[in-house]
Amino acid sequence: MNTMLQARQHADVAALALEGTSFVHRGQPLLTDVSLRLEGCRRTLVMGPNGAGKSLLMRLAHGLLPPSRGRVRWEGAPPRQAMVFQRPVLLKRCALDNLTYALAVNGIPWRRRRRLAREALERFGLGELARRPARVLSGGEQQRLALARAWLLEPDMLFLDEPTSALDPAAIRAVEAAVDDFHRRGTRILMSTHDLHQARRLADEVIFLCDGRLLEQADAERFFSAPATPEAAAFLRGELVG
Ligand SMILES: Nc1ncnc2c1ncn2[C@@H]1O[C@H](COP(=O)(O)OP(=O)(O)OP(=O)(O)O)[C@@H](O)[C@H]1O
Repeated sequence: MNTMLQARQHADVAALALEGTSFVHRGQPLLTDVSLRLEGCRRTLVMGPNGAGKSLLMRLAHGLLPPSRGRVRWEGAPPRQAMVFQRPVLLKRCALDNLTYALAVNGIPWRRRRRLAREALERFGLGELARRPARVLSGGEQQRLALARAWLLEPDMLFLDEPTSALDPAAIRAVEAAVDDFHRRGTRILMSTHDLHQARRLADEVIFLCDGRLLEQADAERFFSAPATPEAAAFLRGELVG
């Protein structure tokens, strides 16, 4: 599907750099001096124990929160981005209208909106549910609708914040298949998860956070076979960390 955009070279998508990025809330450091770089169209999985700062990192990287110190910088033109949350934010409208609205906001002529939205619903297995109010859809259906909306926006970079944590195994598989589809289309992925098996299935690269600090950014194979820090090793063994 080539919807709204001219052909783009995802390979040319600007790298994203976090440079000495910190986030402090009421005097409490929640993220401390995080520096990392995301490039190419890799799937980077953000891991770490509860409260490590995974969601904060995603929000800072996506520009939803300003850092207290340091900076978040695109090395070139900021690309088209989308974010999918654990609990999707959907309009009080039917599934189809949630998609046509997103297309309208992005300047797609009304004649094309309905067709594109229908195609996306079919693609994500929601064709039958087009007229159902989005907010009564099940958790898995809502997540697929959020992914369908992101799909229509053809992002160069997709942020997914624990998108499967409330889903059953079939719904998890559907989300992972969608992530694969985005990846095949050339979208860079930054996704947080608690699920080690999922991270092993999806990751090209892992970012490991603990207590608001970046402890590792490593190729997935290396991270899983030989974690460089005792915290990551303990986390992979399923021990309490942080
Ligand atoms: N906008 C905010 N303002 C103040 N504190 C925040 C904000 N967002 C997160 N926090 C706090 O920052 C810490 C890290 O939260 P975050 O949600 O990033 O962790 P996480 O690694 O995603 O955790 P989990 O695995 O439990 O989802 C927590 O103590 C949380 O209460």
